[in-house]
Amino acid sequence: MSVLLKKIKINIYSQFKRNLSNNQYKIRRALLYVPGDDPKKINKAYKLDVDCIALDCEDGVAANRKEQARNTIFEFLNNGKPKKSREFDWGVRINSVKSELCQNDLDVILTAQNLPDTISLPKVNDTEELKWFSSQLERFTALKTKISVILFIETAQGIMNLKEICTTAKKLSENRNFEPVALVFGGDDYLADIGARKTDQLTEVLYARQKLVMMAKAFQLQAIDVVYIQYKDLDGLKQQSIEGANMGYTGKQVIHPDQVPVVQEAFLPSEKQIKWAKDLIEAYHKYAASGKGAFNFNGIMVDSPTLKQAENLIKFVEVVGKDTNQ
Ligand SMILES: CC(C)(COP(=O)(O)OP(=O)(O)OC[C@H]1O[C@@H](n2cnc3c(N)ncnc32)[C@H](O)[C@@H]1OP(=O)(O)O)[C@@H](O)C(=O)NCCC(=O)NCCSC(=O)C[C@](C)(O)C(=O)O
Ligand SMILES: [Mg+2]
Repeated sequence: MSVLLKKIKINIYSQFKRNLSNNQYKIRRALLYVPGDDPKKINKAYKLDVDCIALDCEDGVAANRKEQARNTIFEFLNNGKPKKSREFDWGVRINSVKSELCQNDLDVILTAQNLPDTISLPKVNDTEELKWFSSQLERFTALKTKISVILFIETAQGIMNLKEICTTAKKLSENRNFEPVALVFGGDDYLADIGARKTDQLTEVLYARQKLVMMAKAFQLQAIDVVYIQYKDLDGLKQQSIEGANMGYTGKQVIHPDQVPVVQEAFLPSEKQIKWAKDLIEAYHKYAASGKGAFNFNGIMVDSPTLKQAENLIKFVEVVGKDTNQ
């Protein structure tokens, strides 16, 4: 961790401690998919410094390998969460409700000796699917603690029904054994669903990409951005990651080990941004004490929305520092 980051951690920690402890924020900058039928890749993923792993039963696994995938994941779950130098999210992506594989996946995954931290539920279209999923979870009465759930929105129906999906997820979680923690934008499936043609700028999915991040924030969920499938092009990945971070996304899906450090770095604010935020917060409180709500800060007008942006940035740095020792 840099000297500046350490200093900020000491100065700002107490200020935000209350907010952070309320929702047990877990950092999810890179969400790495690992095909569930491939033990070699799972072992490799266990050795990586990655925020979030999703052992995959869904699209990373061929249709004739589904059973192999869930049985392999079952064995890895039974062996326990691997020890790493820092906390990470140990998750499983099951198949969608509509696929009719979902129940079989849950029957296997949720009867393992150790449960994953998180279940990723792909292709959520409407609240009925969510209710069905929730009732399936209820069958596992051994679930003593709430399991975290990541909801994938990757169809036109899902984007259209997003507000109702988030409302229902929050409502159901009040007295059920799961907790929605994030929304994922499944850009590739969404493109296919609406019959769009993919461009480098992703203008064809801009509305959905923005709607998802807006809705995530409205419901205090993390927002996880599209996957970058040109996995050998790390410059392009960096550019798209920064774009997602600028839009308000808190993380990005990845498919290859080489993508992990690029994405995790891109979702960290730069030292320049951290200094800007720290100076702005100090200046804001100085001006506020003298009765000024808006003031000139290095040539720009600053008032309370800008303060909130600076506070968001510092809060994020604080959480990253706590979870990753960076
Ligand atoms: C792209 C592929 C085929 C290139 O596979 P490769 O074997 O040619 O790669 P490599 O460069 O040779 O691999 C180097 C090393 O990394 C390992 N490795 C490689 N990948 C992984 C991985 N993911 N996790 C852990 N380890 C991995 C690999 O085993 C090898 O290990 P080694 O050096 O020890 O021999 C391969 O990386 C892969 O299978 N990735 C995962 C693909 C996947 O899960 N796709 C589905 C998720 S995206 C999605 O669902 C869409 C979305 C969101 O739903 C929507 O937008 O709609
Ligand atoms: Mg998908």
